[in-house]
Amino acid sequence: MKPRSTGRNTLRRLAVPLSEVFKVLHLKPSVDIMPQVCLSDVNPHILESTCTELREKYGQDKVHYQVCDVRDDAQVEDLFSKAKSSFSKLDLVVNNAGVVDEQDWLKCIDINLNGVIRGSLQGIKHMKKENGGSGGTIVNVASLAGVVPVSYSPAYAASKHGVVGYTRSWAGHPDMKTNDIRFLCLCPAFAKTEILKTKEGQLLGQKMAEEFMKKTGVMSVDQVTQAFTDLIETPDNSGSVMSVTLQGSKLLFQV
Ligand SMILES: NC(=O)C1=CN([C@@H]2O[C@H](COP(=O)(O)OP(=O)(O)OC[C@H]3O[C@@H](n4cnc5c(N)ncnc54)[C@H](O)[C@@H]3O)[C@@H](O)[C@H]2O)C=CC1
Ligand SMILES: CC/C=C\C[C@H](O)/C=C/C=C\C=C\C=C\C(=O)[C@@H](O)C/C=C\CCC(=O)O
Repeated sequence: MKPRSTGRNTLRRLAVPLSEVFKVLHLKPSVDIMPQVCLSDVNPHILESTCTELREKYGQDKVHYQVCDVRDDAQVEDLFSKAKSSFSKLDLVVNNAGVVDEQDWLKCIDINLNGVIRGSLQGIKHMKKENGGSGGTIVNVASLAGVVPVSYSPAYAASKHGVVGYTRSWAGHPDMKTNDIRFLCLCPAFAKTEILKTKEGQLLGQKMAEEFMKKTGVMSVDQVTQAFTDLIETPDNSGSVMSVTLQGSKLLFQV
């Protein structure tokens, strides 16, 4: 069953290159029928500890994991084909990996934008009816930096603007409608995670960032995962781009 057509309690299997978004699985009574998930991250320690925690809670068989660097085509392909063969179909893909790095801006673009493109193309391939899929949902995690300028982090902002444009563009493609593939995009403001602990050189002005953050405030991860859940549980919303700030969530675009 696809989340789109049936609303609540419909998550069954996920293929997720992500870190914090796994918390959505704890979040809502409406997803308390635990889907089978495949978690992925380039960092094996983060991945293993997350999976151990989830396996203890939900059962060994529910949680798969595989280390994957989203910069590497072959690793991303392998991740998706293993997930597809373990689960027989994919219902939801979340492209969530991201870094801030103005010094190594090529890396920043390769992870944040190209990584999302690699994951989206694999998602489309495995969800397409002609390949034995039956549609599904692809959520790309951008940032508010994908819709507003960020002077202390231009490469990061460019990568996230790219994610917003990429997601909206696929959402309007007729093949996605025919194949029941839904594209969504989440644009959170600052949330309390590791990405905020930047080192020298990662930003073009640590002070500027800190002052800005003081003004906007920093959200809890739970607020973001709540918005994520609302986004995927809204039916027929392909092309939706949702912002999440301390003031609440807002639909910025609908295709
Ligand atoms: N925390 C925040 O303030 C905001 C975060 N975001 C976005 O949310 C997403 C998740 O980030 P957070 O959980 O906040 O930060 P995080 O730093 O905790 O998580 C990012 C994860 O991406 C993984 N990663 C890095 N390079 C990778 C690669 N090459 N291949 C696979 N995985 C890789 C890291 O190991 C890490 O676990 C990112 O795309 C970020 O840009 C968006 C808006 C605000
Ligand atoms: C060092 C941090 C790196 C990455 C974290 C994150 O991805 C970067 C965010 C960059 C900009 C955040 C801007 C936040 C702005 C606000 O919270 C408010 O000024 C709201 C502004 C517009 C909201 C649009 C809306 O929802 O109405």
